[in-house]
Amino acid sequence: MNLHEYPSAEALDQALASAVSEQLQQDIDNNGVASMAVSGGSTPKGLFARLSKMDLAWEKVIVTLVDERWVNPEHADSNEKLVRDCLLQNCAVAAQLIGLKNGHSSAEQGVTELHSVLQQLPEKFSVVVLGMGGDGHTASFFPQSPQLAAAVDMNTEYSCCATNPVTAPHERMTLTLPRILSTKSLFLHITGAQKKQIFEQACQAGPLTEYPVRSVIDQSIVDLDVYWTHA
Ligand SMILES: O=C1O[C@H](COP(=O)(O)O)[C@@H](O)[C@H](O)[C@H]1O
Repeated sequence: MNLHEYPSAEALDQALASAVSEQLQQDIDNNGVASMAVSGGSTPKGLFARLSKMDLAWEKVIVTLVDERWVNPEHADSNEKLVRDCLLQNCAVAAQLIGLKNGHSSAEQGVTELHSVLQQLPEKFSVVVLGMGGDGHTASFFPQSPQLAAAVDMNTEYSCCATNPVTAPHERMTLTLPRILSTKSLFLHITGAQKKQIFEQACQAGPLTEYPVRSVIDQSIVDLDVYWTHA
């Protein structure tokens, strides 16, 4: 694991946007296509604004989400709406978006259809950018969620899993842990002193159910790059 610390959110966003676009560019050059799974919530807004202005062949980039709240894409809490409003702008308007929300009335019912849609993606993402909540969740791997074990099962054949968070609103759809770890670059984006404290606690030995972010810290499949600022 590599820890990259910055004095401000702006400095972090700039550095992370450069690291992400470098990997995307490399995959465009080598394979003619790049793919990226991003998180929602409030943390990535500045990163998305910077990324959207990066000079890349965005028409060759497929963007999807790490997780989604089971609300319509017009809903203020939709992660897809955030990506459309903040990332798929400027140069990045040409990117292709694969959203996680489909027409089923519950995420649980939507899993099979979404799983087959996600099969269109390259086996390995170019980039995955994770966030972390103040309760130590990442993606939609929530503490106390009855579906946490299924979502982090490294033997699952599914790319996605429906979860019910106890500590947050809305039923969720999340990429499963093996799908998330199938990436060339894995970034964890953390802002604020309180989240840093949770992250440091999560780095100590303890159960995954306490801080599900441990699922990406305690693994040796892909190097984790943590981008952090106290601001
Ligand atoms: O609900 C979610 O929360 C986390 C963290 O969000 P933030 O608002 O604290 O940045 C996010 O990574 C995840 O994608 C989202 O669905």
